[in-house]
This record gives sequence, structure tokens and C-alpha cells, in this order.
Amino acid sequence: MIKLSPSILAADFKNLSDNIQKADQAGAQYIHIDVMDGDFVPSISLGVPVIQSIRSATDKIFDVHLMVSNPERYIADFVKAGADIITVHAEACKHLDRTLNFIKQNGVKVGVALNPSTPLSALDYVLDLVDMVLIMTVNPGFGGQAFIAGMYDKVTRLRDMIKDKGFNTDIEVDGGITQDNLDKIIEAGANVIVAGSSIFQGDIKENITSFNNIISKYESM
Ligand SMILES: O=C(CO)[C@@H](O)[C@H](O)COP(=O)(O)O
Ligand SMILES: [Fe+2]
Repeated sequence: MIKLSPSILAADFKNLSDNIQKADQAGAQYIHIDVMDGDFVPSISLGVPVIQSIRSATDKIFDVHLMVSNPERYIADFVKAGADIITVHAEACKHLDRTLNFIKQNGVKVGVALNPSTPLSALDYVLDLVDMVLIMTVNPGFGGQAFIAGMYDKVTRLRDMIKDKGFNTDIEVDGGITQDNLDKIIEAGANVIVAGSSIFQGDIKENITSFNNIISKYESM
């Protein structure tokens, strides 16, 4: 099952709950929420109070991407605010195994993210702990960047690694995804698709319908 996770970083913050409801009604399965701390990545975006406040706008899955140093400090707060999936960066955790276990103990789905330059071997001893691996297809910190072409191969190799281990882990891709590269990234093995600018710039409903039309070709396979 392929899921679309619109990134609200590209939404109109003045009309955030309206934009989220449009994405929900147009057929997004997840809502991707980028939390940036100005330390792990240069930008500061939004945090717990915003998530708490938009929780009532939709009952779709809140897919929370923490681009935060030492994220274990905030996990319980994000769960309380309404996160359903919490993804932390391998590069941002001093004790990744402990942090992933802690997310699971808090009763939500566990994700681990890798920057473009981080090798897949970072997953060797944690893959069994996670529900989802997020492959960054741009360097984290900003929306609207161009997809890094080398990431197709990374996703293919990760899908093989997951199959070899007999797991069923989701692969999320995040950054620079458009209707033009969607086929290729799904064919590489991604099944959770984050898109910010290419959903929220222009007509949200039309964009989501076009994305879902492409995705639907793979659902019947
Ligand atoms: O995590 C991030 C950026 O760090 C992303 O979730 C972006 O928000 C995706 O935006 P687009 O590249 O799709 O515009
Ligand atoms: Fe993200």
C-alpha cells in the first residue's frame, strides 16, 4: 500500500488547518510534519503547541519528522500532542537504539531517517526496531529543493536489504518529490511519499488527485 504524506512545511501557515483539511479530503493518508530546531538543521519550523492545535483538524496519521538534535528529550511531548509516527535522524541521536526503543514504548510507530550522505549500514543493528525508514532525498532543513538523483539507488538497495531480512518495513522518501519523479522512486521501492511544494503550491486538491492517479497504477500490481 503506497501512502501520500503531504508536508505542511509548504502549506499556507495563515490557513494551516484549512490546508490540512483540503489535503485530508483530497485523499492524503498521512500528514507530514517537519520539526526543525535550528541546530541539527539551520531552520526553525514548528513544535509541540502547533501539533497540539492542528490535531483537531483531521484524524489522518500525523507523520512527525524530527530534525532535532537529541530528540529523545521531546518524544513524550510529541506523543501527547498527537503524533502517530515519530521519525528521528540517526545522525541526531547519541544512542539511537535507546531512542528508537523509547519511541516504541510510548506507543507510536517508530521511524529512523538517514541524510543523503549517511550510508545504509547505519541501519544494520536497528532495522528490526523500526516500522519505517525515511530516506532523505534532499539535505534536510528546507522545502523546495531539487531531488538528489543518487537516492534512487539508495532506495533500491534498502528495499533489497529489507527483503533479505524478511521484514516489511515502510520506506518513506522526503524532498524534491514531484509528479515527474514519482514513478521512478516508487519503482525503486518507496511506499510512503512525502511532498511539500508539489502539493501545497497551486491547487491542493488537483495536485493530490494527480499524485494519487500515478500511485493507483501500482496499487493494482
Ligand atoms: O523534511 C523536509 C525538509 O527538510 C521535507 O519534508 C520538506 O518539507 C519537503 O518539501 P519539498 O521538497 O517536497 O518541497
Ligand atoms: Fe520531512
